[in-house]
Amino acid sequence: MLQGAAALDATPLDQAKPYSEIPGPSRFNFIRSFLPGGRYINKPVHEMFLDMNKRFGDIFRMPGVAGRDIVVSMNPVDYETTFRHEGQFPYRRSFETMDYFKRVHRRDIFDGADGLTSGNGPAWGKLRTAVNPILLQPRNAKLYVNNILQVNDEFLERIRAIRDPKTQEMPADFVEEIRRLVLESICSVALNTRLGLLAENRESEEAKQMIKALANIVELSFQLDLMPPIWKYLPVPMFKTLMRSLDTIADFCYNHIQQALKRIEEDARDGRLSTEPGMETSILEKLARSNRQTAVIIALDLLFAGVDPTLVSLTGILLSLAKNPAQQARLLEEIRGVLPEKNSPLTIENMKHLPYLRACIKEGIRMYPIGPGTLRRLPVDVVLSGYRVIAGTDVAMGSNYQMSNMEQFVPRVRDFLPERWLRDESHAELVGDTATPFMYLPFGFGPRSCAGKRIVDLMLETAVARLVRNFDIGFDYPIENAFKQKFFVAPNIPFKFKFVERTM
Ligand code: HEM
Repeated sequence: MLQGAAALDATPLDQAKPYSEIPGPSRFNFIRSFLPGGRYINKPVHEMFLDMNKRFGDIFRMPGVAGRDIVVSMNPVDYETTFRHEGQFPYRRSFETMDYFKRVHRRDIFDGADGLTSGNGPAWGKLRTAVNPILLQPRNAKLYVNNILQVNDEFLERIRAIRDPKTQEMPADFVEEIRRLVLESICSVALNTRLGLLAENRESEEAKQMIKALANIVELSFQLDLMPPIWKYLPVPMFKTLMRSLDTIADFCYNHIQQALKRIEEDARDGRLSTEPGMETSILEKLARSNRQTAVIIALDLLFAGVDPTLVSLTGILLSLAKNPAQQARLLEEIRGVLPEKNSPLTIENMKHLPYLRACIKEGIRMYPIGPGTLRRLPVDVVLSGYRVIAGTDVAMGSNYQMSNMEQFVPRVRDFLPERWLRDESHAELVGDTATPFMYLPFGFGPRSCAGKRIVDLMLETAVARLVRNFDIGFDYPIENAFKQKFFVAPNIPFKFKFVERTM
């Protein structure tokens, strides 16, 4: 363990310093810093966090962000305290614009239900309990592994079709192909539907609108939610664009789900499908069996929450492998062990024997996290870094930035070294706080952690294994500004990967 991590803060509540003394900018100065000429105007959020960390210390207060303070901790001791006090229904602040969309704008679809990503309290607990066994049980992976593999085949074909024959490089907008891969994969799981985004329907108006809408949502929800909510009182064009983009996705999911459910019902009626519980052939069918509305809401959640993080993670992992040929060679050797031929089938069984692949994925996600960390609104007062943080305050944790940027937590922090995850004696000096509980939390923690974890694992393992088995992956450009960081991270350069065909 390095100096970063330590034991739980033992200061009793009545001896803690008062909440009002937590350092931070005044509300006025904080708002001013986002206005023209301000300190944080157009700055990525991680720079703002690191700057405030320098100015105010390990804990600081961002006053009244969208009506409520956010206390940011960059002290690992506080992470454990926060998660240990999160209560039965861990509360994560959602985007106010998303709440408005679900509760007011599209009440016709949501009918008062907030879903997983933005719901809280007992209603969230009930939904999460219902979907956990469906989404997270390893044995359910057999319901979607074939879909994911099929989509992957199309992705490899697409790469071969668009590759520059001279340079072997991808076009500048290759990240859009990765977006399509992820979107198609998630839709194949959540909607049990193939959309053809990588193949026959790639030019369809629907595909283009979906892609545009997803990009708008990521960009605009953050901007609107960090600023004072003027959209509640005035017609703000950005807000209208956001609602229209959310409409596009919601209608798309809703229509596809209606069609998929109709197909399932017809198949069951005509005897092509078993109506017995436990005999379902898709995630959607399992969800629909509990409740049709649940199926729609969960599918929307999976799309909203899943596409961008997976896109960023996969791009980061590929970039890391491209820039680190020795690690790529070691990974290839491991993959060859289970896939002797370029087109040997990948199965749930043989995927179990790829520890270095999993280490590469973990390391890539460490180096390119999707955001600072997660948030919790605590039901009780707690002591964080010696201050009494009152119940109802939103606490943000910055562990992802520490793990990706700060040498005091991870040795050779900006080097891609999957070996540190293998936990064998020979690489003990590389482990640092990667082995400390509550430090490496890219998927969050506890009952509120990522509901798509199994699906992501399968998507990433399949994509990386098959790409590395088929191609020598290269990238001949600088990568310092590969991603821009607003609240969530987004691709920022032309990802002209080189995919040179392996001869054997
Ligand atoms: C590498 C890709 C991904 C990363 C790094 C990631 C990370 C996260 C994180 C940090 C959270 C919040 C956890 C917390 O507050 O403790 C979360 C929540 C969630 N994620 Fe993911 N995620 C990824 C991909 C996906 C995918 C592909 C899906 C869907 C198929 C998905 C579905 C969800 C859902 C539904 C939630 C909300 C869970 C809840 O609040 O109950 N995620 N994810």
